[in-house]
Amino acid sequence: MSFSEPRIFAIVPAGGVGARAGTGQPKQYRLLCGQPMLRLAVCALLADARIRQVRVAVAADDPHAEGALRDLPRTTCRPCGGPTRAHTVLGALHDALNDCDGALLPTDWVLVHDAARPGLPADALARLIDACLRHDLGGLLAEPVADTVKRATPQQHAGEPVRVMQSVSREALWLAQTPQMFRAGALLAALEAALADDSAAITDEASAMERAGHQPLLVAGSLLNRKVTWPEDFDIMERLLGPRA
Ligand SMILES: Nc1ccn([C@@H]2O[C@H](COP(=O)(O)OP(=O)(O)OP(=O)(O)O)[C@@H](O)[C@H]2O)c(=O)n1
Ligand SMILES: C[C@](O)(CO)[C@H](O)COP(=O)(O)O
Repeated sequence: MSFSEPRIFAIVPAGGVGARAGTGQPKQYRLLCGQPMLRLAVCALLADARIRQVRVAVAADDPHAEGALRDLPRTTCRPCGGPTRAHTVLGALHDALNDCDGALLPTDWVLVHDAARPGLPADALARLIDACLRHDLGGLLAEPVADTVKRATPQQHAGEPVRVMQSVSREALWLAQTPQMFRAGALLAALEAALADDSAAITDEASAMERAGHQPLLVAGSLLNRKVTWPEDFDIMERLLGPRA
């Protein structure tokens, strides 16, 4: 049995366009408190010294990444962007596992973290890493649902009002955040199988692991770790980051 230190890496998928955010450029490059959102998300990961390297996966023709990440330690940028978030993560895993530096081994841990979550607090990140290492199971940050949950009726026509079809019990429901932490080899196999099956349903790493029969750990996240998705999220996030950035 080996008692060597666990090796922990991070992948930041940053190959999206930010269509819902309504910005002219990919949202990960919008400035928040004077810094690109992507840089803030990477810095949040670098705050934990246990993360050996952060690998940022961007679109092949991305002209902004190098400037946004300039001078950050332990950070590399790779042209691995794919058509969906899951394809980008899979591309980044292949890239890291095939890296001639031998950067990533199948047994290494990988944390996958959205470029669109710049507010990840250090204590939440440490909680996730500690829990996954302690149980030797992968897991994710998440928040229990606090509001009443409604399922909407299907819309027959554009412009039709959206109505409630039914209320859904919130008991045992959690909202998934990132980072999500798994062993690189297991995550690669799970993503490959899941994407071959139904790529639309794979909106996070845990979904792929669940399909492969695993039960990822749910670790308490933070409301500060919200995802910047809609136009109004930039102002909200700037206010949340204000005292820290
Ligand atoms: N093909 C894609 C799509 C998304 N992402 C990344 O996945 C994260 C979460 O995705 P999301 O918030 O949906 O970002 P976008 O896809 O850019 O936004 P939208 O869906 O509104 O276009 C972001 O860091 C985004 O850059 C990615 O790497 N590759
Ligand atoms: C991974 C994620 O942030 C967990 O909540 C989320 O699923 C990303 O979803 P999106 O469709 O890429 O916005």
